[in-house]
Amino acid sequence: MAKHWADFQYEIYLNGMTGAVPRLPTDLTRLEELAEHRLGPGPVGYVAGSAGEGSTARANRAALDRRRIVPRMLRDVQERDLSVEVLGRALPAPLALAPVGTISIMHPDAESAVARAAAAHGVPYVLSSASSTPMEQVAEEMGDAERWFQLYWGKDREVTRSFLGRAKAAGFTVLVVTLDTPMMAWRPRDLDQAYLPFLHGVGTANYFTDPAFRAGLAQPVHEDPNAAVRHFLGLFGDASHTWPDLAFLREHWDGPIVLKGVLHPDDARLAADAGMDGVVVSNHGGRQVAGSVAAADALPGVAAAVGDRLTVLFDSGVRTGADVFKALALGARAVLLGRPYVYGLGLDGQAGVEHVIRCALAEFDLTLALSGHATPATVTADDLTETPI
Ligand SMILES: Cc1cc2nc3c(=O)[nH]c(=O)nc-3n(C[C@H](O)[C@H](O)[C@H](O)COP(=O)(O)O)c2cc1C
Ligand SMILES: O=C(O)C(=O)c1ccccc1
Repeated sequence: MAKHWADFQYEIYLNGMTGAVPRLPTDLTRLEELAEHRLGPGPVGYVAGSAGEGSTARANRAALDRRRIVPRMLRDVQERDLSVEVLGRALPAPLALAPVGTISIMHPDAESAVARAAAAHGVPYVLSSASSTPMEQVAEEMGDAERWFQLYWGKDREVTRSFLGRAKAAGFTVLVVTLDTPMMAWRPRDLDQAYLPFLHGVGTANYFTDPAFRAGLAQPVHEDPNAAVRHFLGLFGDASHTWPDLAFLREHWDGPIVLKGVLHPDDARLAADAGMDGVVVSNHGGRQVAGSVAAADALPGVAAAVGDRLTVLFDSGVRTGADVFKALALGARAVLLGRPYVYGLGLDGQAGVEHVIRCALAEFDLTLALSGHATPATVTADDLTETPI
């Protein structure tokens, strides 16, 4: 019998025979509370926090919760294959780890631990531009495992060009360009604590190691780190970009490009017209536009508009295997998992991230099987019903 992700369930019960229970909860929605309890208020506040009064983050969860799976019976789900092709890459399951910046605030092993955990399970890791570890080091941790690079498309073209060249050379295959964060939104939880990791130089590793970035500094980084941070803050985001500017990225990246943060079907069409390969339907985990549409509510419209032209990915609110299933049913090809793995990292380093990946995929495998599917390919809108709230 083929190995299934669901086998993690038996592994846990078997380990229990010797008295061992999992070090972290297997209900991944419980990680946030545990992290709040065990880790400092600044870092957890930064990760858990969102824009405004938090209604967008809550709406993300509600939009998934409102959709309910309608399981089908007697459809031979004994042997299952969760693998999917995404942007020409063969993935073991429709899951990747979302780009999350500044994660050394959660654990000193930071991106290295996440990279090793992702590589151990063949799950792609989307490395943030605002990584606390240089991209080359992350690449080294991953060997030939699948890795994608997330670009914060800032003001300095030379830095952007340099990042793309470095990412390519380091074996990152897909470029994920985040459009929804040319500036940080109003985030009361961080504002109330006056907590912003970059001001302490966290999340600047790709920049501080970059020749084009350094060329813009009057003094070397180590001689005047504050000036380097100020320079970083000055060029990090650029709110003046428009659709035609994507030609620059298309010209300097010869692999797939995915635009992250697309919620309107017309923006998805513009992405296709601009020669992009995919979109991530995302509201940045509710961290940007307070009051914005829930990502899962935007997903079907985007999938209907461009599903035949672009690869549609999804994030914002995914916490369980059932959520992964629902996102596929709403039109996503694969999902990005965000906060849960960051809490896993904070609570137990690499092992914590592996725990989160294995729980999410075991639960997805079981949800798929128990709903009557042996592969993600057969999941459609017909598998869901919507209950009013
Ligand atoms: C602490 C934190 C940092 C993030 N940093 C980035 C980033 O550097 N680049 C990016 O594109 N998205 C970033 N995101 C957004 C995630 O990629 C993803 O869209 C979001 O976490 C999805 O929401 P969820 O975690 O609630 O499911 C960040 C999210 C969090 C929570
Ligand atoms: O905090 C975020 O949501 C985010 O996207 C970000 C941006 C820059 C650096 C680190 C994280």
